[in-house]
Amino acid sequence: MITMNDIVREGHPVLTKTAEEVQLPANETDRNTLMEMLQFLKNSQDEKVAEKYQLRPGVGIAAPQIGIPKRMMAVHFEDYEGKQYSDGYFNPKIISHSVEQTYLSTGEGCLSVDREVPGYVPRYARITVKAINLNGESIKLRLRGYAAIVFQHEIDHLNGVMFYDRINDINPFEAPENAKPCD
Ligand SMILES: CNC(=O)c1cccc(C)c1Nc1nc(N2CCN(c3ccccc3Cl)CC2)nc(N2CSC[C@H]2C(=O)NC)n1
Ligand code: NI
Repeated sequence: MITMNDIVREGHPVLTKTAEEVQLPANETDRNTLMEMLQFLKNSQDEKVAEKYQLRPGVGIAAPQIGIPKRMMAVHFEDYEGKQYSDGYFNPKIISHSVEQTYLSTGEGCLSVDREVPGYVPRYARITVKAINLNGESIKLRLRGYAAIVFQHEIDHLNGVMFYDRINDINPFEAPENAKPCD
């Protein structure tokens, strides 16, 4: 099982590299890894399991965060409209996005960052993502709000981008251009 010991922290070069495409159809090893990443998120949100194994709660995780430079990510959360997202994805790609931006008014946290980095993280308000899911199906997701933010945060990890790279250095709490907060 994945625990916090497996989570790579900022400063490790794997977090600032571009991850490699996964060879499809995914082999046993990559499928097992992605299933373990999804299970980690579920465990991290289960009070008892998280307490027992001292897991930090997360709603998304990308393979580079466990030291694997492959384009794989998993999500497990319910958005503000109660829509559930719980799956693993191979080679996710943002194929289109809105001009309009959004951000979490509370800022973002990251399992690989053991400190608070205050500030708004500008994200596209709406994105369309193509990926192969854990069942091997080619899927297209149209995402907005919290779901769009989570997917962009995790896809950034596949491109070596950390959330704080996007915070305005001069004024971290300056509302980004044509952006509305998502929460
Ligand atoms: C600095 N202020 C903040 O972090 C921050 C502060 C307040 C609110 C938000 C909303 C913030 N922001 C933020 N909160 C989250 N969680 C909220 C709590 N939750 C959770 C916690 C407990 C049980 C179950 C669950 Cl579900 C886990 C997820 N997650 C992310 N991110 C950024 S996108 C990827 C995602 C991620 O999984 N990070 C580890 N950001
Ligand atoms: Ni992160």
